[in-house]
Amino acid sequence: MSRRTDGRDRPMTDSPTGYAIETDRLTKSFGEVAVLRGLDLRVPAGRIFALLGPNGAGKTTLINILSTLLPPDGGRARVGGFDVVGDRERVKSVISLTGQYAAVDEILTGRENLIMLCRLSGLDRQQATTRTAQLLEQFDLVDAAAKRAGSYSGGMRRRLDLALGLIAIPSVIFLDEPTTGLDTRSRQALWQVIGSLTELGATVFLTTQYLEEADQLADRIAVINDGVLVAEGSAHELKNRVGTDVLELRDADDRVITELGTDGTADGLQRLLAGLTEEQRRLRVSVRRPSLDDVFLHLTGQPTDQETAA
Ligand SMILES: Nc1ncnc2c1ncn2[C@@H]1O[C@H](COP(=O)(O)OP(=O)(O)OP(=O)(O)O)[C@@H](O)[C@H]1O
Repeated sequence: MSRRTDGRDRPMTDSPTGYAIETDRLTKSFGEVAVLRGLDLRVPAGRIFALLGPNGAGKTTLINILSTLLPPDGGRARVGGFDVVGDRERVKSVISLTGQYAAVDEILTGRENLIMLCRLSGLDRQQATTRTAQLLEQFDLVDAAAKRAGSYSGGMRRRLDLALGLIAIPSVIFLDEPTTGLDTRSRQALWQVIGSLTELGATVFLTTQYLEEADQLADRIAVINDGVLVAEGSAHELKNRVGTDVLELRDADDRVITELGTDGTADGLQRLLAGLTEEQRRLRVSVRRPSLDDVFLHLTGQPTDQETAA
């Protein structure tokens, strides 16, 4: 990989195979617990890729292996064309793992944080000023630039953290649950920023517990369960795999009381409606396409955290 450090060049994300990330029968256990059990994954370069899976499926373990923080037990993994074990230093030079490599200094302002890390990354004063201005603009931090980072809200802090991780424009950006704990508005602001990262040529690999996040952001989505890949595709492709539409019955307060699978044809609906109880027939009826929540349930046999909470 070659890259200028003045922040204007686009990184070369492609490995010889065209994938930014490739794993081949990857395994990892903690004691008796086999977390990854032969995981095969291909992540195309320059795209946003979301990894979904139930709690404990091994998502963080996979990110830790791909970002060289944890060695795998078996199999292979390549990031930016480099082997995570044999070429560890080169992998580290092409990735950004926000929240780990870039520490926000609370005493400094947002601008000072960025300038400092730019200088530590080898940019001269003029380059550091230019790159800082670009990042403040890109991450919607211009108004907050002169305020101490310690006074930032959760969303602003997350954006500053992300900006600090992108000073050198990495090839592959790992985001482990980037918007967990943020309110809806901050989450949407961060989605805009994440959505723009591929414009720089980077590949974004994110895990999320919000299926809406994957639906909105990701070009490709992989679902892992029990340490193996159970599905991979665009949101549209995954929804089609569920195979059925969903008939919803709602009460007067618009709460969903019952969901029933249907082929969506007039005949199918007629059969379904004929089988409703007296009580169900008083409810409001609508038909929708499957959501990613339905996909998740279909593939893993478990509802999402959000659905469980609801
Ligand atoms: N260092 C460790 N030592 C022992 N067990 C571990 C370690 N790290 C993770 N595990 C176990 O490995 C399994 C997978 O954990 P991991 O954090 O990768 O899952 P996850 O998919 O990221 O889950 P979540 O969505 O809850 O964050 C869990 O059962 C976890 O308890």
